[in-house]
Amino acid sequence: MFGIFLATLFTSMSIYRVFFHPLRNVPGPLSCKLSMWSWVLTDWFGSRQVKIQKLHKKYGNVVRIGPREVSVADPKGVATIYGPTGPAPKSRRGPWYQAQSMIPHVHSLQNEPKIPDHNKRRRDWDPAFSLKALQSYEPNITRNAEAFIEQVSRLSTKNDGRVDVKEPLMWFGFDVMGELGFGRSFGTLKDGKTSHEVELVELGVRAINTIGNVPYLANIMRFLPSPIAQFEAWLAEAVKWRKSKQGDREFVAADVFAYLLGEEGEKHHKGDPREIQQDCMLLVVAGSDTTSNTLALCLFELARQPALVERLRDELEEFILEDYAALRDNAPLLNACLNETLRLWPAVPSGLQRETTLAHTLPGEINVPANTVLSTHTWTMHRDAANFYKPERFIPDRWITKKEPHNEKAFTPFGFGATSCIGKNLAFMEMRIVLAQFVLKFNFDIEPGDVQEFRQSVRDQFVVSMGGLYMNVTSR
Ligand code: HEM
Repeated sequence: MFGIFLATLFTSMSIYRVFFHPLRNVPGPLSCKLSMWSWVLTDWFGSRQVKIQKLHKKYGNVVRIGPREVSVADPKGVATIYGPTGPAPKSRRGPWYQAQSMIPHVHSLQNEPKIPDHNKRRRDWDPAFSLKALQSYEPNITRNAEAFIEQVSRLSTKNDGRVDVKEPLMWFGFDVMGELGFGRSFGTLKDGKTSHEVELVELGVRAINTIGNVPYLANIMRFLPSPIAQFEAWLAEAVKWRKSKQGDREFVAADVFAYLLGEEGEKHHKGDPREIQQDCMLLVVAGSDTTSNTLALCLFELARQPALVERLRDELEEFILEDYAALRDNAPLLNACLNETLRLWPAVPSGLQRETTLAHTLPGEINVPANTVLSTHTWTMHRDAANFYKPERFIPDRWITKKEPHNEKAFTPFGFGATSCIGKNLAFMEMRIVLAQFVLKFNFDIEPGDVQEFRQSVRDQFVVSMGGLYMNVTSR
């Protein structure tokens, strides 16, 4: 009897979704119109970015990717969906974000469902990323960059020049975020090995990302032993430790948590203290892998373009490396290489969901009703010949000469609008310092077999993730 009930329920739901749903005229594959389950495997294996790109190639710039979800690859959609004139101030974060919290109704800044609530919270974060705060972080970043260079030298000597550069980059990303975020170094650069916490973060992020497709499962997962639960336990301990260290400023005058806890500045959002734990997770995940993986991808591209590396050295040899302002303002090729990496390999490749609260018109005059989940697809826009000349090729000069077709509105590696990346300038500071040091200190290239293997290992786990980046690295 129950079987018949279920079969009738699923059949009528399927018929409704395909033939009667308000999104029935938005093109897309049948599997996506029926359910979000097809994304679960895709996300576990990390191939969302290429799958959505293929769907846009087949169905056009507006594609139905779920029963009530639409992906947009037209750059005009960016301002419409996330900007102040679009539905953003009124709409909510999409359902994917709900699955990201282990404690129901307790959110990080990134998961805060209502945009006005988010904006209020973000005011507590802003001073931690001001110009003044960034200047105070500079010595930490330089010290960790030097420790990273030492680790690469050590690994090169130990392994006859063959180094998995991704690993020490990951150590760098985590140690910097620990120190600047909550005054606790993970100590991975010192130990020269990947810590258990780092492995937990990787596994936890993969699991949480996958469950974002079916958020109701997150409610069950919360009661099961899972990597996410282990990671949460570690975070709880880290926050307890940080609170007990109030005023004990070992690494920086004021870490990000000093602002969130109200030790520094004025507090605008007096929320649930458990939110701090969610913010701790956000800091670690948002601030570490994004930066270190972008650096790895940049080195991957440079290792195959020796003439470009020579030009970069010519540019950088003019500078004293300690002069960060010069790297920021007077090193066009260095900055172009980073922009080009973020274009070809965006660290957050796929869409950032918004859920409309009102009916809305998308580019191409496509109307969608309230409760539609919308996003723009960064990976597709960044690799579309309509937006960038020879989009599959790594051409940093496109950011300097701007000779060829180039639609800057399509370039959104840090998101857009009120919820865009707060750590953009910090990320650039880290990336400029590390990249400049690496290029000046080492000769490096990559074997054809390693190119293939690395390329295939790149996955979309909400944040980009990848296997080892093996290169031949020797001191210059
Ligand atoms: C190459 C490096 C980076 C890239 C490409 C990047 C990209 C992004 C993107 C696309 C978002 C929007 C996510 C969303 O709306 O769901 C975001 C948000 C965020 N990022 Fe970054 N990020 C980078 C580095 C950093 C760093 C170093 C930090 C330092 C703490 C950071 C902290 C954050 C935070 C806290 C948010 C949430 C902002 C909010 O919801 O208001 N990111 N980032």
